[in-house]
Amino acid sequence: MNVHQVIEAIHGKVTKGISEVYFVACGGSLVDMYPSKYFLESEAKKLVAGLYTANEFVHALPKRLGKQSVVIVCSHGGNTPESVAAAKSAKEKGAHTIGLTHNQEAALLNDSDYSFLYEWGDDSDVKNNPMAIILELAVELLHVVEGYAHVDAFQKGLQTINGIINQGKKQVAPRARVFAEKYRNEELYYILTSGASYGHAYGFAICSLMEMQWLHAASIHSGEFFHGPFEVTDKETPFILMINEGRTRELDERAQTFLNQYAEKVEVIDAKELGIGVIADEVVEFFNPVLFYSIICVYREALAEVRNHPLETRRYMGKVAY
Ligand SMILES: N[C@@H]1[C@@H](O)[C@H](O)[C@@H](COP(=O)(O)O)O[C@@H]1O
Repeated sequence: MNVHQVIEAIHGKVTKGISEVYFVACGGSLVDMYPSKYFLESEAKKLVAGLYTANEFVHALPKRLGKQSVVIVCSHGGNTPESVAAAKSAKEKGAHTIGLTHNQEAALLNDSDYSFLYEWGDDSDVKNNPMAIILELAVELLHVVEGYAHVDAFQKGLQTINGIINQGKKQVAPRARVFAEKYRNEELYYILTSGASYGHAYGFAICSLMEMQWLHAASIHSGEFFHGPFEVTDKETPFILMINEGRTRELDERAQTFLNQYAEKVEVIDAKELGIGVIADEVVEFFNPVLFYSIICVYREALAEVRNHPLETRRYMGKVAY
C-alpha cells in the first residue's frame, strides 16, 4: 500500500474521524519525525499532533490515545525495544499503527497495522527515505481529516528535493573539507536553526557529533538563542547555523547577524543559497530539514575522516548493559 492508500484505509475505519496523530521513535528516527509534527502544528486546525521519545510514550501514554488515533512508529533497525514497546502500547489502546523500518524482519512489524519498508543509503531518492515518507503521511492525514490546500505543491516539492540535494552536496563538499580541517581539534559545537529543521539541529548534536564523534554538542533554537545561550558567544566557540527558507528565516538571520558581530567560528548552511527556493512558497519550509540532513551528513563525513574517528565507532551502544 502506498501512503495515500494507507491513510484512506485508516480514514475509512475511523467513523468519528481521526483526531490525533502521534509520532514515536528514538534518536535519529525521532528526529526524522520532527518536520511532520511541525507541519501539523503549523497547518492543522483540528488534527492534534504529538512527538514522543518512545520510552516516554510507553511510560506516560497520552490520555487522548485511542481508536481515533494514528500512531506512527519509526525504527531503522526495527528492533529498538522502546519503539517496539510503544507500538504494542498503541495497539493495546486500539490506535491505528503505522510502522516504518529498513529491516523486513523487524519486531516492530508485529504491532504495525500498516508498514513501510523504506529505502536507505546514498543512492536512494530522499522521497523514499523515512523523513519524507512520514511527512507525506502527515500531509495525507491532514488532507483526509480537514483538507489541505497545498497537496499538489507538496507533491511537486517531493519530486524536486532530491535533485536540489544532489546539487547541494556537490556545492558544499569543498566547504565541508575546509570546515573539517579548520575545526578538527574542537571539542564542542552549538547547532542553531528554527522551524521544521530544529529536530535536525538536535539530531546533528546528539547523533552525529555526540554519538558518532564523541564530541560535545547542543542544539539551540534560533529564536531561543537570544534568551540565554547567546551569552556564551565568543571568538573561540564554534557555531553551525542552518538558515531555513520560509517563514522562520528571519529568526535564523537574526542569529547570523549577531554571530557575525561577536563570534568568529561560524559555519553557515543556507537552504536558499543551496537552491531550495524553486519549491513553492507555501510548502518550501517543510523541505528545509530534508535538505539539511543530507548536507550535514557531508560535513560529518568530512569531520570523521580528518579526525580519524569512523562514524560507526561506539564504546557503549550495543556493547554494555543500559
Ligand atoms: N544514533 C542512533 C539513531 O540513529 C537511531 O535512530 C536510534 C534508534 O534506532 P532505530 O532507528 O533503529 O530504532 O538509535 C540511536 O540514536
